[in-house]
Amino acid sequence: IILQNIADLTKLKLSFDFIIVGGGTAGNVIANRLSECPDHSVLVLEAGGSDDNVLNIQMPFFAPRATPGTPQDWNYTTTPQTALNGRSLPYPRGFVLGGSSSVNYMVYTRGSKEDFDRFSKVSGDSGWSWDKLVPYMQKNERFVGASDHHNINGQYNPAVHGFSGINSVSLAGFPSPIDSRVIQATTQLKEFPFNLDMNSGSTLGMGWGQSTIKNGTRSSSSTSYLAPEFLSRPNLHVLLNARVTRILKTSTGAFQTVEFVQDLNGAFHPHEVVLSAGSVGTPNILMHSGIGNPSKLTSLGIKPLVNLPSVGQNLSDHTLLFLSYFVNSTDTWETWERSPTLTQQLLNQWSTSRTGQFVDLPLNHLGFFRIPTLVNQFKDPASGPGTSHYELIVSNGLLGPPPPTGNFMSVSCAVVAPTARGSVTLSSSNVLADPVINPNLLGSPADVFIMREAIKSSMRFASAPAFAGYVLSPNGLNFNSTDAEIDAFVRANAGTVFHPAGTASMSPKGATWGVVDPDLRVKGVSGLRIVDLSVAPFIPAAHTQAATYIIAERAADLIKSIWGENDLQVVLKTQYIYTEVGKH
Ligand SMILES: Cc1cc2nc3c(=O)[nH]c(=O)nc-3n(C[C@H](O)[C@H](O)[C@H](O)COP(=O)(O)OP(=O)(O)OC[C@H]3O[C@@H](n4cnc5c(N)ncnc54)[C@H](O)[C@@H]3O)c2cc1C
Repeated sequence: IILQNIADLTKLKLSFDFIIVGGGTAGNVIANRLSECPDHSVLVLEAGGSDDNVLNIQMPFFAPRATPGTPQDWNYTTTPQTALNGRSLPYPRGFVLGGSSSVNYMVYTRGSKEDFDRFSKVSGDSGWSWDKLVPYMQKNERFVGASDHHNINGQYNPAVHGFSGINSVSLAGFPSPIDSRVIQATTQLKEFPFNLDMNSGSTLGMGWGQSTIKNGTRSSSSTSYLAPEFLSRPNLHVLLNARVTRILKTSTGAFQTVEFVQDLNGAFHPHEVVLSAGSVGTPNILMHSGIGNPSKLTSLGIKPLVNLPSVGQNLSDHTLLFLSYFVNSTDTWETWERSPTLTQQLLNQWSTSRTGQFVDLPLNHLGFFRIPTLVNQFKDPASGPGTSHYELIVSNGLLGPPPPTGNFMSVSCAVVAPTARGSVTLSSSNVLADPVINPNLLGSPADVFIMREAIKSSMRFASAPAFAGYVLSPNGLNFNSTDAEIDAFVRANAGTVFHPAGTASMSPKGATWGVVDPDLRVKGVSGLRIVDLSVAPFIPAAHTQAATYIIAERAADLIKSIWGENDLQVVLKTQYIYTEVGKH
């Protein structure tokens, strides 16, 4: 049941066992799974509004228009990035039901087996290993056919997928004119082997992209985990436009009171609060609640209540560089992007039949690769020898607004094994002020090295015989650019893939670092758990939504194992307290 206003909720006179802060990627998984048990009453407080009828959210090809600077974006900006000529970058996060899963680019890559095995090793909990998580991957995933119903044999490995999960995943549903060249290139250059399915745990190689799309429409945590059949549960309520400001300590010492602002201020007291506000929102709420580095909190006038200096630290993100090539063809996106008539035709086609270019995100292939020489200079930052340092993303056009002339292919580059760490901190005690976000992109020599080598690799890929006569020259660089020229180009043009992780990292029970125990309870605190990508101790070498869903699916089971049906029957349900303290 979705409610827009606190007044609608108070009328219902309900009490809640669980309050989930943030109806985003992870939060909606928890909401769905906990409300499977009719005895668990669940409330989701989401700061943003509804995702209904937002074209740029629903239609895959326009995903890059869903943010930044839209009503569905938190509209954050980073601090000036030292390694990027001091540029501050937009730092989109979904401000809408579904969170970032409603505004992301839908690429669905789980990460490598080694990525999750590293979670397990670092946290001391084998439950976070790949093998133990496979059932949760399958609970998340409902692999469906491509929207154009083409034969997908040879484009993925059915053995590694889930077909009865909740969140739809598919292969591209519109053929790109460069598809065959890309696949041919994987047979021509040993450096870029074909990978049948990078969701198998072995990510290395180039292959067909998989994305959270069904019938040419986005599948988000909102459209899937909060689909009508789940939202109709009488024990599941979602309050939109409810921005949580702090988690307050109750008289028992537990952090179980959720303070939020809407039109009015209010507070709830459930059995357990689950913070799922994401890698920016979660540390922000924790610090305002007095949980963090005591001296830093004191200096801002916030009373420190729990000493956890790791809150907001360890921010990891993937740096991205759009790298395009002029091509000898007019069959690229630029042709219709420059023509309002053609764009409208494609839009109509999508609206009426869910076919055509707009059923897909702007890429059909991607690949993950290692730099063999990296270990001569740096400690290997990857989670293991089978895990990548960088990613190449192939698109039939230039990503971003097209220049007045030229047609393009992109082989963009991302550093997926970053060593630099940034932070999310506070600028003031004002609970509504934006936090200070410093992803520290390319903030280490190893990361700069990886990006430089990724660019050279992109150029080698674009020089495969399969592209002879098609690819003309790089846009902004040339095939013989020096290292210094490449580095300067990166500093001037690189950005992020929008994958912040790790700001409330899990660590072994009893560790002096980290923010949550392996069961995701906040250290030294009762009543409060964190379930979102902020708990990842290392960022996976992959796009991060799949890892978020996987973490959340396991977390739901961890919570259920504590609050089983019988437990709740003996625990007296607390009433939520709603205090009218005046207009906000
Ligand atoms: C533009 C963009 C493109 C991306 N592309 C991809 C991609 O192609 N593939 C991929 O795998 N990943 C992609 N990602 C990353 C991926 O979407 C995220 O890693 C993942 O969704 C994070 O999930 P989460 O649950 O941690 O946070 P979120 O999904 O962001 O959820 C947090 C939720 O909490 C809410 N919230 C925050 N603060 C409060 C508060 N104070 N009170 C109440 N609610 C609050 C937010 O509004 C939001 O709904 C992209 C992200 C962005 C922004």
